[in-house]
Amino acid sequence: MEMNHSSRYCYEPVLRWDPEVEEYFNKAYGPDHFARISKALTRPSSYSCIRVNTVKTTSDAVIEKLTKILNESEDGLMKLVQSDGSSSPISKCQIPGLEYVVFVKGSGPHRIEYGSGIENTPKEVLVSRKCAEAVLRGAQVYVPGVLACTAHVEKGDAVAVCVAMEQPGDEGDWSVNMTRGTTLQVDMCRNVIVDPFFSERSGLYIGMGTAMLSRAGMFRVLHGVAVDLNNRVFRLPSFHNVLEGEIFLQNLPSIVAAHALDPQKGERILDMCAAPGGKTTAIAILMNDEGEIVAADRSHNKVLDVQRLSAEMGLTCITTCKLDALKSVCLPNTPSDSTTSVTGDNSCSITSHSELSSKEKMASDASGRSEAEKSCEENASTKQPNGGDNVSQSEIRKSKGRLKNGRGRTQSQGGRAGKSKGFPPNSFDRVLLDAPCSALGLRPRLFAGLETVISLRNHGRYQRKMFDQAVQLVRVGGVLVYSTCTINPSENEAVVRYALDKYKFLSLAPQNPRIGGPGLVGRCEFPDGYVEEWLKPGEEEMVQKFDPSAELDTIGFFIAKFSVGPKD
Ligand SMILES: C[S@@+](CC[C@H](N)C(=O)[O-])C[C@H]1O[C@@H](n2cnc3c(N)ncnc32)[C@H](O)[C@@H]1O
Repeated sequence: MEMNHSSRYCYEPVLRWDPEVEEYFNKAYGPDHFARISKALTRPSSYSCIRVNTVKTTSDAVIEKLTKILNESEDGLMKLVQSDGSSSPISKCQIPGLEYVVFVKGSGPHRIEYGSGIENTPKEVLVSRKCAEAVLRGAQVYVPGVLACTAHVEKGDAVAVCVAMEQPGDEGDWSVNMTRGTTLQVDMCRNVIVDPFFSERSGLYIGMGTAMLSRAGMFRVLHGVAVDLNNRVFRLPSFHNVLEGEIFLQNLPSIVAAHALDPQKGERILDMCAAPGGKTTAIAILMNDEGEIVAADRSHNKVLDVQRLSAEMGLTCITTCKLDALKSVCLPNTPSDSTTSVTGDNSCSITSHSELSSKEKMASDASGRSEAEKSCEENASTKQPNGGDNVSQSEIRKSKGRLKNGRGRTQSQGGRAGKSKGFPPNSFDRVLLDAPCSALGLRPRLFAGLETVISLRNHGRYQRKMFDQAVQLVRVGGVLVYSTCTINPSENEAVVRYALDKYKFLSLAPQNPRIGGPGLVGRCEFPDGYVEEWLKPGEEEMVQKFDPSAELDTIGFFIAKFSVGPKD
């Protein structure tokens, strides 16, 4: 195939969707609007959003430090992000209440001349789609992301970087049709690149860089930078390892979700799907680190991430536990209803709610948690040296084993996640359910072909089950916030409809700030007869739907806030 530079070496990706999903989204948003959303998803936001840890510092101090870092950076970061070279790219968020959020403007898409600044035809590196998405957010091209490259690449050579996008197979599957280490063949006489997917991979050129390793090195070593991408389609500084503990890179809607919960000092809050802890730490800061946030997640290692982030940010009101959100409620009087903790000397204390006297039970019901449970959790969170909390007996057995056998993997990582058996009904003032979702709002995204209408519905089913648990854990008069990072109505408006129809004691509550757009009103009938109900007129302005193609230029995100009325 003839090498057509202008169509291959530009950045104009077209997001591929499953045809039925595309039809569904076209119905939901209208074809033009969905086309705009789809295009916006292929690009990063034009700015990095930084949440300042106000427990440790101020946004003014952070702006000063970041300006210095950008100005003094050897990579010329300030020049990299300044599109017009004049005004400072760093500014404080102007939305009332969000002054502790700092924006760093980036620029792009830039047209990168193929082979600009070099004499010969550049050599080429093909990276995986995941690698490219990270690079578009400001990361370097790391070794594991490189799939193929032309022959004879030497360290220091100029290379063009393109994306090896998934292609459809014969059986409805998708693959890159390439094994790592493939040599891209170029017929120099005819100026032809031997890529069977030449045209399918066009429009996916993400920049020019300098090879940091030879071709052999790129496929031999396990980590490190493969290409220093110094001429990029999108220029956004990476704040990896910058001002650790003082700032946290977080999407604006995620920060808004923490505000929607409206946490108050001294309250007891559950973050049901907390890892890596972005919203947990945002909530803790809004509470000025006073009160108790239980940060739960199903994944042990991810719980450790929350512990690490909390420690790095110097936040002490966060306790963590490993807990399946589908089993978050432990009913009083059931034998399994016990909370086990490991004390500082690794002996264990077990409190079973079924062992509580009826007086204690009443007190527990009234306050939401028993003194025994409190002290049990305190033991875990304060005495355990590595910060674990609600710990199961199997964990204790493992821990004893580890003591005998030396340090295990998790210990050497500096922590251990306590396993919780759940919490009694009505035991939290507020609950955040930031549900696992299809993540179809995250950007930049270069491929969306794997989700089907059935898988989209299944996400919604999973979220409804989690919601059923969450709603039981909030006390009467409390607040439940439900959020996702997807544009899929089955996981957003349809879950809200389910919640309001099933739990008559729930009502949508106003959110502050409200900077997202309205939700979708109506219903959708699918060709297979399935009917999905969305919001009713009047409800759309109560939720916040962040549209990636809107002026705010955020990820796609959805937030619904519920007030919990009397439950009987
Ligand atoms: C959207 S992410 C949460 C992001 C987090 N709230 C933050 O702001 O940093 C969803 C999380 O849900 C967790 N998860 C998935 N299924 C779960 C389950 N059944 N119970 C608890 N957590 C679950 C995943 O491990 C993942 O960390």
